[in-house]
Amino acid sequence: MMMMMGETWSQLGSLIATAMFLWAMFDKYFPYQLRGPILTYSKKLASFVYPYIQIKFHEFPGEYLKRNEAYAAIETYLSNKSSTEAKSLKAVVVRDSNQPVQLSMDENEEITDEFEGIKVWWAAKSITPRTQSNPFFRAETEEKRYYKLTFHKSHREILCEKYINHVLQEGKAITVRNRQRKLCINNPSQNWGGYKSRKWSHVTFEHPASFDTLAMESKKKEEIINDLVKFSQGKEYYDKIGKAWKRGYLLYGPPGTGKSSMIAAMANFMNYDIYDLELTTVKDNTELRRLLIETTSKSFIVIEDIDCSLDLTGQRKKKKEQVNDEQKDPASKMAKGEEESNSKVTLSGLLNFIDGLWSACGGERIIVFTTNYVEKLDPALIRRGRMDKHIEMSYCGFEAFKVLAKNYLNIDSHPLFVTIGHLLEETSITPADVAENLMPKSMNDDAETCLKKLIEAIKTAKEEAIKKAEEEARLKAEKEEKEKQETTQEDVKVDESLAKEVKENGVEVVIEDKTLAKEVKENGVAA
Ligand SMILES: Nc1ncnc2c1ncn2[C@@H]1O[C@H](COP(=O)(O)OP(=O)(O)OP(=O)(O)O)[C@@H](O)[C@H]1O
Ligand SMILES: [Mg+2]
Repeated sequence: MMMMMGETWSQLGSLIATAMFLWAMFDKYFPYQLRGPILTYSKKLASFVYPYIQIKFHEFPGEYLKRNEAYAAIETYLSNKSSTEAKSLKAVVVRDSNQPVQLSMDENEEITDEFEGIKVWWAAKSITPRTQSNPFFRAETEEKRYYKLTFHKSHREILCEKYINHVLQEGKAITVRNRQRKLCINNPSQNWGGYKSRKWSHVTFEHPASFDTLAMESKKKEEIINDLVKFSQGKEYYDKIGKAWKRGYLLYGPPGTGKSSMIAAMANFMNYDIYDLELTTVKDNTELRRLLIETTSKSFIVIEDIDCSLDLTGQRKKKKEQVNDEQKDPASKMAKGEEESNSKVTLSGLLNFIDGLWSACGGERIIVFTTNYVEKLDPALIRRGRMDKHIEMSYCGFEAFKVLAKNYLNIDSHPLFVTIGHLLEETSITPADVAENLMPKSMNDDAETCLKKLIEAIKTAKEEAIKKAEEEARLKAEKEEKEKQETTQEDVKVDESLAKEVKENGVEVVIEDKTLAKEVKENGVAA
């Protein structure tokens, strides 16, 4: 028995040795020109006995230096199946992804997939580099990897038409879902020139805001969500009407009403990147154009406090001159104001960007302007078509308060809600202030303590508002009184000079109309 086995092994060994010898001879001496026809005929012969079709997707097809997008999409698509089916896996590091590594099947592993009830096979393959120099072969120095898809020839049509497309789209969608989003900030142009310099620097965007955590009336929220969804699905519609796939939002309202939080919530909802454009560091319209041309699709381009960054006459203004210092952080605003004086970005430059260049540089971009003073903006800047949607972020109402109570205290109702509801109707307090008061300050602070604290804060805000209104009324009255006194003093002066004139000329004219008297005094006669 042992002898027989030994014999079989030795026969097998010599068979393999012979095959290897023949292959080596073929590889070395068989003319390169004759190989093509021989391979073609042998393939035809094989297809009679082997009814399967194979498609290869190379990582670097032909002479391309760029990685094949299809290969990358297939790798991502197969990643889930690979991690459950394949025995030998490799970890691939993916840039800008939520997943630190992506698992994919190792070379010569095979996994199955199913599409509309049809079974297909995927295999990971590679061509190892040829080290020996041979005049019949092209020199290949690097390993060439590819995926091989195999299926029965009877399903050729459906798989070629639908399945491959499905794999590529799904692979790309997974990449988008897993990708880390970016918050990009523009670099000053003096840093653009050097090696590897970039116009934008980015960090991973990880803001936790969402529409669930945003304190706002639910109807308004729903309207914005619907608008965003409609926009994201609107490629065909925008193509049809001949408009660039873009949308403009204007967010306005007092400080602390959630404008920046809204942008973060929208970006999270849409899975878009954010380009936070700081206009104060942009020297002129040319620089603005160059920056915007580098933004990518699926992104928000945000210009905060647009009224302060851009003077509507075309000159830049300093923020410190514009805003009420009580409401703003003076230090940061001052710093901004100083930088602004060098910039020559104009309103028309910005409008050109919105209407022309931006439209031309591809789709799926949303531009957002924010301002605390909507009334200061030039109508040209915010007209429909440029800023398609105007969203007012207002003081905290009862509905918005309930969202904050749920977020911060995890409660849906409480007996104190009634008092808070009444107080909020009478007082203007920002969601930021409400949120600040709802946040427990120590371990012992329960929901009731926080709600009581909030009630006190609203009452204080109410008293302050009354005091402020009284103070304003007092100042107004004082101003009016002062103006009145000034007019009376002027009248007295007119009367005195008139009396002098009468005395000198001996004519007495009584002019009761003060304006007329003044005119007589100035011109000698009334017109
Ligand atoms: N509508 C809101 N919903 C939830 N949280 C809010 C809301 N408004 C404000 N906040 C809270 O207040 C903080 C400040 O809000 P945010 O920065 O969004 O206000 P803003 O309107 O952008 O203010 P500014 O005009 O000063 O830039 C946020 O971090 C958030 O915690
Ligand atoms: Mg803000």
